[in-house]
Amino acid sequence: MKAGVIGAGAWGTALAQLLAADGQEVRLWAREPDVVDAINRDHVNPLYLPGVPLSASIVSTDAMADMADREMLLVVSPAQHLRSVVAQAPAGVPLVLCSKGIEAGTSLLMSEVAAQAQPTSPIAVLSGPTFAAEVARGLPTAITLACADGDLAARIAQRIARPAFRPYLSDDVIGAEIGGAVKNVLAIACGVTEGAGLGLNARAALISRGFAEMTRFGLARGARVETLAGLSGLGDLVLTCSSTNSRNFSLGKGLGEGRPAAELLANRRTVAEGAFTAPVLRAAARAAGVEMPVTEAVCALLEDVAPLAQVIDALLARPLRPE
Ligand SMILES: NC(=O)C1=CN([C@@H]2O[C@H](COP(=O)(O)OP(=O)(O)OC[C@H]3O[C@@H](n4cnc5c(N)ncnc54)[C@H](O)[C@@H]3O)[C@@H](O)[C@H]2O)C=CC1
Ligand SMILES: O=C(CO)COP(=O)(O)O
Repeated sequence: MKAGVIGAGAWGTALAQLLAADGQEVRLWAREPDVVDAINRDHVNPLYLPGVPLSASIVSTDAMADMADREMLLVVSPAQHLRSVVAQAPAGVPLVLCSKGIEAGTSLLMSEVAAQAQPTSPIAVLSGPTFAAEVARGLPTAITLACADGDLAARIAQRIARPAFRPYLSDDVIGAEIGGAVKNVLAIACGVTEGAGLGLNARAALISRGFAEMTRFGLARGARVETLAGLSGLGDLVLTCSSTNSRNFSLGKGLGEGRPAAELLANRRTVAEGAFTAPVLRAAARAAGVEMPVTEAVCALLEDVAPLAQVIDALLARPLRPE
């Protein structure tokens, strides 16, 4: 399948590098002319994936018309911009959605947004524990590829699989998306434990209780529990809650150190999706009658409505309950 990648941030660039590993041409759409030039001239993306020499088979463009002959398009924009970039994409081409989030204003998952923006395009979701820099370096990685159409999933899997990049197939598109969206919010909470020096017990508690939240929300939206317990859910939760290589964890660490959210979020070039997903997730959970106390706590910190100590105390003081 002739492949195109829409979005040349860290993850889009790493995925283009992966797809180009067998020498096939990969088209990479970037918004920034500087990024297009650097990739085509020097085979690097210093803005978003510095230090990684890129394959000469990657051809970058800022013209969406150059994607017209592609047989599959990986969409790797920030979640809040997915609707606008998908609307510009050629119609009818299979879309592999790689963004992690929930759309503000509509509470729609990315597959639902893409279905509205390009109603004739088949949709798959690629999501899992995948730090871009590690994938770009060829380090071993496994990921969930979810698609309702098993034949299409198999063809996409053949195209993206590499000796060190292993897709696992699923037909639970919603489940794969919910894991990726919710884990970003929980990673902020785990970062807070690091920044505030709350210890590793607290982080493990947040991962476990956060996973319970993810599961409750996912089941309410029709996800399957085994998807949530797989690579795109628990797998990505564990990765993103473990290190400052995660932008979401780092944001939480800053909050835990007492820095205001507005300062941490101002003038960011790279995206910390959890900051956008958290309020949308809270609203969707409340509307569905699903309790998500960790998500509520993250929102309180992002909105700066209560001091850190009070937010932590409130979480710990919740009524005792069965696990
Ligand atoms: N970086 C990673 O390791 C991974 C990222 N993802 C997901 O991939 C998505 C993209 O993230 P990254 O590649 O890390 O981005 P990034 O943080 O490296 O770069 C920001 C991206 O946002 C784009 N952008 C900024 N304003 C825009 C606008 N108005 N319209 C369209 N695009 C705009 C920039 O062109 C750039 O491509 C996110 O949803 C993220 O959660 C998923 C897996 C791994
Ligand atoms: O989604 C990711 C890894 O799977 C990247 O996480 P961050 O966006 O928090 O850096």
